[in-house]
Amino acid sequence: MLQKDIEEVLITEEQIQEKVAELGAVLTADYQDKFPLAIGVLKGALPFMSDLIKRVDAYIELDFMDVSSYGNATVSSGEVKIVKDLNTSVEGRDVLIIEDIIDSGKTLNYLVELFKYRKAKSIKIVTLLDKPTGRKVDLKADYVGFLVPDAFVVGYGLDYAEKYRNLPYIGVLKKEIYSF
Ligand SMILES: O=P(O)(O)OC[C@H]1O[C@H](OP(=O)(O)OP(=O)(O)O)[C@H](O)[C@@H]1O
Ligand SMILES: Nc1nc2[nH]cnc2c(=O)[nH]1
Ligand SMILES: [Mg+2]
Repeated sequence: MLQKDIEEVLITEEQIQEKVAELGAVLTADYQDKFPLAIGVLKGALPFMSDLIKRVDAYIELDFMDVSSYGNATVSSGEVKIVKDLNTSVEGRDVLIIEDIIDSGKTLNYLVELFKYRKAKSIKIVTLLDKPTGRKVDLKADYVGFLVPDAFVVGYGLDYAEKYRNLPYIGVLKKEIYSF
Protein backbone atom coordinates (compact mmCIF):
# COMPACT_ATOMS: atom_id res chain seq x y z
CA MET A 1 0.00 0.00 0.00
CA LEU A 2 2.54 2.62 1.12
CA GLN A 3 5.14 1.12 -1.22
CA LYS A 4 3.24 2.52 -4.23
CA ASP A 5 4.42 6.02 -3.18
CA ILE A 6 8.10 5.00 -2.98
CA GLU A 7 10.47 5.83 -5.85
CA GLU A 8 13.49 4.07 -4.40
CA VAL A 9 14.47 2.17 -1.27
CA LEU A 10 17.78 3.61 -0.03
CA ILE A 11 18.27 1.45 3.06
CA THR A 12 16.45 -1.85 3.50
CA GLU A 13 14.88 -3.16 6.68
CA GLU A 14 17.63 -5.81 6.92
CA GLN A 15 20.40 -3.21 6.56
CA ILE A 16 18.80 -1.08 9.27
CA GLN A 17 18.45 -3.97 11.69
CA GLU A 18 22.05 -5.08 11.09
CA LYS A 19 23.31 -1.55 11.74
CA VAL A 20 21.15 -1.18 14.86
CA ALA A 21 22.72 -4.36 16.28
CA GLU A 22 26.22 -3.01 15.49
CA LEU A 23 25.50 0.34 17.15
CA GLY A 24 23.95 -1.44 20.12
CA ALA A 25 27.13 -3.47 20.62
CA VAL A 26 29.31 -0.34 20.56
CA LEU A 27 27.02 1.47 23.01
CA THR A 28 26.98 -1.60 25.26
CA ALA A 29 30.78 -1.39 25.52
CA ASP A 30 30.90 2.41 25.93
CA TYR A 31 28.20 2.61 28.62
CA GLN A 32 28.98 -0.60 30.53
CA ASP A 33 30.04 1.22 33.70
CA LYS A 34 27.57 4.11 33.43
CA PHE A 35 23.83 4.72 33.81
CA PRO A 36 23.10 7.10 30.93
CA LEU A 37 19.91 9.02 30.34
CA ALA A 38 18.91 8.09 26.79
CA ILE A 39 16.83 10.89 25.32
CA GLY A 40 14.71 10.12 22.27
CA VAL A 41 13.86 13.08 20.08
CA LEU A 42 10.22 12.68 19.12
CA LYS A 43 8.64 11.87 16.91
CA GLY A 44 11.22 10.79 14.34
CA ALA A 45 13.50 8.82 16.68
CA LEU A 46 10.77 6.50 17.96
CA PRO A 47 11.32 3.39 15.75
CA PHE A 48 15.13 3.67 15.93
CA MET A 49 15.11 4.18 19.69
CA SER A 50 12.72 1.30 20.20
CA ASP A 51 14.97 -1.10 18.25
CA LEU A 52 18.29 0.28 19.51
CA ILE A 53 17.65 0.11 23.25
CA LYS A 54 16.90 -3.60 22.98
CA ARG A 55 20.45 -4.08 21.66
CA VAL A 56 22.12 -2.17 24.48
CA ASP A 57 23.08 -4.52 27.29
CA ALA A 58 23.75 -1.93 30.00
CA TYR A 59 21.70 0.06 32.51
CA ILE A 60 19.94 2.93 30.73
CA GLU A 61 17.18 5.32 31.73
CA LEU A 62 14.80 6.55 29.04
CA ASP A 63 13.25 9.94 28.54
CA PHE A 64 11.80 11.86 25.61
CA MET A 65 11.87 15.34 24.26
CA ASP A 66 9.47 16.43 21.55
CA VAL A 67 10.90 19.22 19.42
CA SER A 68 9.86 20.37 15.99
CA SER A 69 11.31 22.72 13.43
CA TYR A 70 9.90 21.41 10.16
CA GLY A 71 6.12 21.40 10.62
CA ASN A 72 4.82 20.05 7.32
CA ALA A 73 7.68 21.55 5.30
CA THR A 74 10.76 19.81 3.89
CA VAL A 75 13.09 22.66 4.85
CA SER A 76 13.85 23.52 8.48
CA SER A 77 12.23 26.73 9.73
CA GLY A 78 15.41 27.21 11.75
CA GLU A 79 13.34 27.76 14.86
CA VAL A 80 13.33 24.80 17.23
CA LYS A 81 10.17 24.57 19.29
CA ILE A 82 9.93 22.46 22.46
CA VAL A 83 6.63 20.60 22.28
CA LYS A 84 7.38 18.34 25.26
CA ASP A 85 10.25 18.73 27.69
CA LEU A 86 12.04 16.00 29.69
CA ASN A 87 10.60 14.55 32.88
CA THR A 88 14.11 13.96 34.26
CA SER A 89 16.91 16.38 35.23
CA VAL A 90 20.04 16.02 33.09
CA GLU A 91 22.27 17.65 35.75
CA GLY A 92 25.30 15.44 36.39
CA ARG A 93 24.03 12.77 33.97
CA ASP A 94 25.68 11.08 31.02
CA VAL A 95 23.22 12.02 28.28
CA LEU A 96 22.83 9.98 25.10
CA ILE A 97 20.64 11.73 22.54
CA ILE A 98 18.94 9.36 20.11
CA GLU A 99 17.98 10.84 16.72
CA ASP A 100 16.74 9.57 13.39
CA ILE A 101 18.56 12.12 11.19
CA ILE A 102 20.93 15.06 11.34
CA ASP A 103 20.31 17.40 8.42
CA SER A 104 20.88 21.13 9.06
CA GLY A 105 22.08 20.19 12.56
CA LYS A 106 19.89 22.88 14.14
CA THR A 107 17.71 20.52 16.18
CA LEU A 108 20.66 18.78 17.80
CA ASN A 109 22.68 21.96 18.16
CA TYR A 110 19.79 23.42 20.12
CA LEU A 111 19.47 20.33 22.33
CA VAL A 112 23.22 20.02 22.99
CA GLU A 113 23.37 23.69 24.08
CA LEU A 114 20.27 23.21 26.24
CA PHE A 115 21.69 20.14 28.00
CA LYS A 116 25.07 21.88 28.51
CA TYR A 117 23.22 24.80 30.10
CA ARG A 118 21.35 22.32 32.30
CA LYS A 119 24.72 20.89 33.42
CA ALA A 120 24.78 17.42 31.88
CA LYS A 121 28.01 15.58 32.76
CA SER A 122 28.52 14.32 29.19
CA ILE A 123 26.49 14.58 26.00
CA LYS A 124 26.75 12.11 23.14
CA ILE A 125 24.65 11.70 20.03
CA VAL A 126 23.63 8.54 18.22
CA THR A 127 21.86 9.06 14.91
CA LEU A 128 20.66 6.50 12.41
CA LEU A 129 21.15 8.85 9.46
CA ASP A 130 23.49 11.74 8.73
CA LYS A 131 23.02 14.05 5.74
CA PRO A 132 26.27 16.08 5.72
CA THR A 133 25.27 18.13 2.64
CA GLY A 134 22.39 19.67 4.62
CA ARG A 135 24.54 21.05 7.43
CA LYS A 136 23.98 24.70 8.42
CA VAL A 137 25.72 24.55 11.82
CA ASP A 138 28.86 22.72 12.91
CA LEU A 139 27.52 19.56 14.51
CA LYS A 140 28.89 16.02 14.57
CA ALA A 141 27.36 12.86 15.97
CA ASP A 142 29.38 10.42 18.06
CA TYR A 143 27.70 7.36 16.55
CA VAL A 144 26.30 7.33 12.99
CA GLY A 145 24.42 4.54 11.24
CA PHE A 146 24.35 5.62 7.57
CA LEU A 147 25.23 8.65 5.48
CA VAL A 148 22.37 9.69 3.18
CA PRO A 149 22.50 11.76 -0.01
CA ASP A 150 21.00 15.20 -0.48
CA ALA A 151 17.37 14.08 -0.79
CA PHE A 152 14.30 14.23 1.46
CA VAL A 153 14.08 10.71 2.85
CA VAL A 154 11.13 9.04 4.58
CA GLY A 155 10.43 5.92 6.59
CA TYR A 156 11.49 4.33 9.88
CA GLY A 157 10.36 7.40 11.83
CA LEU A 158 10.94 10.00 9.14
CA ASP A 159 7.78 11.61 7.79
CA TYR A 160 6.51 13.65 4.94
CA ALA A 161 3.51 15.67 6.20
CA GLU A 162 3.24 13.17 9.11
CA LYS A 163 2.95 10.14 6.81
CA TYR A 164 5.37 7.25 6.15
CA ARG A 165 6.89 7.08 9.66
CA ASN A 166 5.70 3.47 9.90
CA LEU A 167 7.64 2.21 6.86
CA PRO A 168 10.25 -0.35 8.03
CA TYR A 169 12.86 0.98 5.54
CA ILE A 170 14.28 4.33 4.36
CA GLY A 171 13.29 5.55 0.94
CA VAL A 172 12.58 8.46 -1.36
CA LEU A 173 9.04 9.29 -2.45
CA LYS A 174 7.85 9.60 -6.03
CA LYS A 175 8.09 13.18 -7.29
CA GLU A 176 4.33 13.59 -7.63
CA ILE A 177 3.81 12.99 -3.89
CA TYR A 178 5.85 16.01 -2.81
CA SER A 179 4.11 19.35 -3.13
CA PHE A 180 7.24 21.40 -3.90
O1 LIG B 1 19.16 18.61 11.52
P1 LIG B 1 17.81 19.24 11.33
O2 LIG B 1 17.75 20.07 10.07
O3 LIG B 1 17.37 20.03 12.53
O4 LIG B 1 16.76 18.09 11.06
C1 LIG B 1 16.64 16.93 11.81
C2 LIG B 1 15.37 16.89 12.61
O5 LIG B 1 14.23 17.07 11.77
C3 LIG B 1 13.30 16.02 11.96
O6 LIG B 1 12.41 16.30 12.99
P2 LIG B 1 11.16 17.28 12.86
O7 LIG B 1 11.53 18.60 13.42
O8 LIG B 1 10.65 17.25 11.45
O9 LIG B 1 10.09 16.62 13.83
P3 LIG B 1 9.63 15.07 13.88
O10 LIG B 1 10.79 14.29 14.46
O11 LIG B 1 8.46 15.08 14.79
O12 LIG B 1 9.31 14.65 12.48
C4 LIG B 1 14.18 14.85 12.37
O13 LIG B 1 13.45 13.89 13.09
C5 LIG B 1 15.22 15.51 13.23
O14 LIG B 1 14.79 15.64 14.57
N1 LIG C 1 11.45 13.10 6.64
C1 LIG C 1 12.54 13.82 6.72
N2 LIG C 1 12.68 14.68 7.73
C2 LIG C 1 13.84 15.39 7.76
N3 LIG C 1 14.23 16.32 8.65
C3 LIG C 1 15.44 16.74 8.26
N4 LIG C 1 15.83 16.11 7.13
C4 LIG C 1 14.84 15.26 6.81
C5 LIG C 1 14.67 14.33 5.75
O1 LIG C 1 15.50 14.14 4.84
N5 LIG C 1 13.49 13.66 5.75
MG1 LIG D 1 12.80 14.74 14.84
